[in-house]
Amino acid sequence: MSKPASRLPSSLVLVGAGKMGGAMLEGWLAEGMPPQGIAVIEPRPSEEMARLCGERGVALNPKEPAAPEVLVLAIKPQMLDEAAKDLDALVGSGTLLVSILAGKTIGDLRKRLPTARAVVRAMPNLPASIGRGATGAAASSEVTEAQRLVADALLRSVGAVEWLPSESLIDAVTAVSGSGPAYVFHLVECLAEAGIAAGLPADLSQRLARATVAGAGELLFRSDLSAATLRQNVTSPGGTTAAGLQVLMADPGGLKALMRETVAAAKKRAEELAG
Ligand SMILES: NC(=O)C1=CN([C@@H]2O[C@H](COP(=O)(O)OP(=O)(O)OC[C@H]3O[C@@H](n4cnc5c(N)ncnc54)[C@H](OP(=O)(O)O)[C@@H]3O)[C@@H](O)[C@H]2O)C=CC1
Ligand SMILES: O=C(O)[C@@H]1CCC=N1
Repeated sequence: MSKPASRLPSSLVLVGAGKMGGAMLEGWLAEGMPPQGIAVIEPRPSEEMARLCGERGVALNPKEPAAPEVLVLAIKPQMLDEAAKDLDALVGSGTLLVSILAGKTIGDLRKRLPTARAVVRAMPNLPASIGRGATGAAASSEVTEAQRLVADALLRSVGAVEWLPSESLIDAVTAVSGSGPAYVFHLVECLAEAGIAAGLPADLSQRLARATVAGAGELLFRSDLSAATLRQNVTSPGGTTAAGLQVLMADPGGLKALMRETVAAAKKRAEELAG
């Protein structure tokens, strides 16, 4: 028997078209998913979302978008109880539920949407909005290989996908790659402030910090070299980088310990959002 092929679904309902839902929708459309197969449920759509749906022919808040092949949940975890009241009616026995909600476990989702059997819990990140996301995903035992490939195609349309051997890893994934872009953006803020303290005009320092992190990220993306090797390539013996890194890499008190605490705090918060 031939293996099932990776493919986008023929019908999909997206619940929550905010930052992440909107980014995924754009990715699916860019991948060529037929807009008439997509319905969006979003009580207060942004003007941009309403325009996108109107222009592309995606149904926005249709009356009866029942039993799609895939239902994607992209609301805030805190909204789940409120939203779930109306959602189980949309789910068919063959519907694959894909959730990107931080913290909410497959068990939590099943409790709210008891008709859903096959569930994929995924954690993408904001660079999905430019097709450069990183997603970790785990599937419940009811998910067939064909359904897993459909979820893979949906998630891969906005970036790289890592299938996890166990759902138990997903809170750590959330803390590293889900929240990670915010740590990097904060690094830009800190580098710019440090530049101002070192005497640069504010706007120049901000431009330099932003371009530096963007360029370093692009280099990481394009290069086969490890982050450690790339770091060493910047660091001339006895030079300026070595002097700076001596502070940043101090043990104790350096970035390593701070990052460990940062990730631990984010993971703990993901665990608290369960239930
Ligand atoms: N932002 C990120 O970087 C990432 C977020 N996530 C996860 O993605 C999910 C969405 O996050 P994000 O996109 O940032 O949040 P947003 O607030 O941007 O999007 C959520 C959207 O859902 C809408 N909404 C609220 N209630 C309902 C409902 N009952 N039915 C349908 N839609 C509803 C909200 O409308 P309104 O605002 O009017 O209430 C909003 O537009 C979260 O669970 C988060 O954990 C995962 C990875 C990365
Ligand atoms: O901050 C949050 O809870 C979500 C999940 C990962 C990124 N944003």
